[in-house]
Amino acid sequence: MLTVPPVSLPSAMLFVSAAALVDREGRVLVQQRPPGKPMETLWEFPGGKVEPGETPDVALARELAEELGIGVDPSKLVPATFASEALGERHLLLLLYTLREWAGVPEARHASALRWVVPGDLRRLEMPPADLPFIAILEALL
Ligand SMILES: Nc1nc2c([nH]c(=O)n2[C@H]2C[C@H](O)[C@@H](COP(=O)(O)OP(=O)(O)OP(=O)(O)O)O2)c(=O)[nH]1
Repeated sequence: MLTVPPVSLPSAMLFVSAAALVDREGRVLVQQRPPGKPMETLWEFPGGKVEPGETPDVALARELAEELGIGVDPSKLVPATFASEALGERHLLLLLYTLREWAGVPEARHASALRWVVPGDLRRLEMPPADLPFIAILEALL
């Protein structure tokens, strides 16, 4: 008989969508999480939690407007990959999109800093554990 190993179930799921904005030179935008937030100072892709009643792409367009001050058409967000992993008591489902078209110039409205980097150079930055597999995927994709 097939036995399934026991798993400890999370208390809640955390749905987050994030975007790798890609510029004409193939660089991606990362932002530094500000002091006082969990995972402070780590470099992440702009984005945030999907709120009740939102689809992941609509939530991401809202987050990009709030965090970077740019206008995004949700239909221009292209699904790239995802991460699924434990985050304390909860379980994080992190959806990563790529985005090549937006209106305006990104500015750090919530983050400590912004940086444009080629995907290979993301390895030099400290990123949340869930993001680490994204680096090789972006290198292959862009
Ligand atoms: N935006 C973003 N969040 C990430 C990444 N990698 C990663 O593990 N996360 C985690 C960190 C947080 O636990 C969660 C995002 O939550 P958050 O608190 O930053 O989102 P939010 O913008 O909705 O923030 P807030 O309104 O609660 O302040 O996802 C990433 O690349 N980008």
